[in-house]
Amino acid sequence: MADESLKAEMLAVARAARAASYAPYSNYRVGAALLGEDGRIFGGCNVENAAYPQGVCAEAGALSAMVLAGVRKAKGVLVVGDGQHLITPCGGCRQKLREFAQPEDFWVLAVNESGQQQQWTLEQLFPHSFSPDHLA
Ligand SMILES: O=c1ccn([C@H]2C[C@H](O)[C@@H](CO)O2)c(=O)[nH]1
Ligand SMILES: [Zn+2]
Repeated sequence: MADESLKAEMLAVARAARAASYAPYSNYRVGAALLGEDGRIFGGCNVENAAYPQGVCAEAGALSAMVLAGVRKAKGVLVVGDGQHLITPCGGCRQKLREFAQPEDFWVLAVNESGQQQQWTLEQLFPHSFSPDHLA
């Protein structure tokens, strides 16, 4: 797990990302901060759409930013939802994260408005996953 100063930095990135969220339909803002294997932090926010299913989750935006930067492995993600909720990545995002993660090592940290936290590994949230290994 990340040390406290890295966690604080990631929390700031995730909160800033959430502030940029475009969520006029659900009014549910989400911010994510993804830690690349090189130590860089990539932010993402949810971006909704009038054609509802075309909306994109915060985690997916952070993954796109990481891949665009040329990084192909991630170590963990910090997610901030609205208010007091401690939220975890949706099912689709768990699969998307799995592509660039080692599930036993990859951590998912949920933080709420009050700073309360809960942490899991991706393996705990998404066991027995389908992965690139199956196609090798
Ligand atoms: O982990 C999550 C859960 C939900 N959302 C977004 C999708 C939608 O825009 C809004 C409500 O579901 O929150 C995320 O970005 N990440
Ligand atoms: Zn999602």
